[in-house]
Amino acid sequence: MNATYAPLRSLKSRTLMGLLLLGLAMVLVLGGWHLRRELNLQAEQAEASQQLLPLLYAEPLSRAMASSQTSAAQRLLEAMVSRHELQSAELRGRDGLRLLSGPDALPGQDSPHSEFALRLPGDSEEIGRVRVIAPELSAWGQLGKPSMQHWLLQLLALALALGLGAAMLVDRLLLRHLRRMASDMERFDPSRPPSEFSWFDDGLPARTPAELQQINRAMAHVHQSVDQQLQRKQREMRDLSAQVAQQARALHEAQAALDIKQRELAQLARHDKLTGLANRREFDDALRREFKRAQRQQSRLALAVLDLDHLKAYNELHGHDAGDELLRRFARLLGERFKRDTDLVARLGGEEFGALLPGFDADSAQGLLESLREEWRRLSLPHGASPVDAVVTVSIGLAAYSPAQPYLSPLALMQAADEALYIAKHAGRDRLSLAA
Ligand SMILES: Nc1nc2c(ncn2[C@@H]2O[C@H](COP(=O)(O)OP(=O)(O)OP(=O)(O)O)[C@@H](O)[C@H]2O)c(=O)[nH]1
Repeated sequence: MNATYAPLRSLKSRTLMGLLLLGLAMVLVLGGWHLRRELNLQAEQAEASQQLLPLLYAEPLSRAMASSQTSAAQRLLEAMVSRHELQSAELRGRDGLRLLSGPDALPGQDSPHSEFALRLPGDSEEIGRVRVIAPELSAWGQLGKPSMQHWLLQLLALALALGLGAAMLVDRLLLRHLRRMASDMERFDPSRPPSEFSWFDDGLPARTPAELQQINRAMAHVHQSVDQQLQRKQREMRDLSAQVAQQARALHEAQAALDIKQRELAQLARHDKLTGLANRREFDDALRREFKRAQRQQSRLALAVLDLDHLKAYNELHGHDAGDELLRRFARLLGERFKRDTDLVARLGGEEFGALLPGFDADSAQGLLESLREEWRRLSLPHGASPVDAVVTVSIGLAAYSPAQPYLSPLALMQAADEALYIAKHAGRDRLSLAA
């Protein structure tokens, strides 16, 4: 059982209790010693007093007996008992007289007593004998005396005062520092600086006991090394966080660059670099999609293939860069003329372009494309090798899907437009040919 009586858990209460018990033990020892001394003293006094009795009383008692003054002898006997604090006294005369002072029944012959003989002066004959019983000397009787009680109370008070004084001294010199250190250890927090605790350099008063100062130094050492480790870890954490933030920024930038590249790639994958129009791949996908829709919805879909005339000769005459610019210029015109959400114009390759016009039948598409062709020619872009007014022209092949003329596949529609273009080229260029 480790349970300790609650009020005695603290060092302070234990010290106080220890000092109190020590005081009580001191009272008992000193009291016992004093009692014994008193008893010895009284025994000596009683003995001395009894030795005086024959000298003081033998003669007066003998005279009183000789003159048969019994009452005077009785008074003398009582005076002797009371003055010398005897327990009792008995006078026995040779003639059978018996006087008694004190309790009626005297203790037997074996009890501690003293006797002296009564003789008349000048006569050796004994006329009687006095037996004296001394007062019983007991420790209990001594304790009952007010002087003894007073002395004991004083001793007790002194012991208590000394105990309390010693407890306060111990508390001031030792326990106070221990309490302070204990409270600091209880709220010890390595993230707080050592200066907030008693083990900081100036934390303890100079008069603190050396052993406590040693514990203090040990705690300060522990705290400082924990503090240093903590600060090192915090620095490492900060560095790590900065590195992570830097990496995150770099990652973010790389991700943004990647997104741009991906968008560029997607653009490149589906658009022509020179003109910015959709490329062949995008055009083919749109053609498949729109062809299925036209089939499903029984709607119309016009497809035109547009091919600049004599570009090879233009390049040779005006330079490849000028040829590029011509292609870009024609792409812009296409974009401007076909700008419905559903229209799609694309560069199919080289000098060949495509226009996908959902909802258009052959006639309406033909009208639009004819006006485009004429506008292109009216731009009068010089072409030194062109047989048509020495300006740049374009040939167009047109095919249109409709419920009345249902092509079987997107490929078939495309081939029809290509064939129509072929016919336009061979018919002299700068014209539109409609697939049969
Ligand atoms: N400048 C330039 N020329 C290109 C480009 N792509 C193709 N060409 C040229 O276009 C010319 C096409 O030549 P051909 O197929 O003979 O056609 P054409 O000379 O236009 O004659 P027709 O189409 O029969 O009227 C070639 O000389 C190609 O080099 C391009 O991106 N830029």
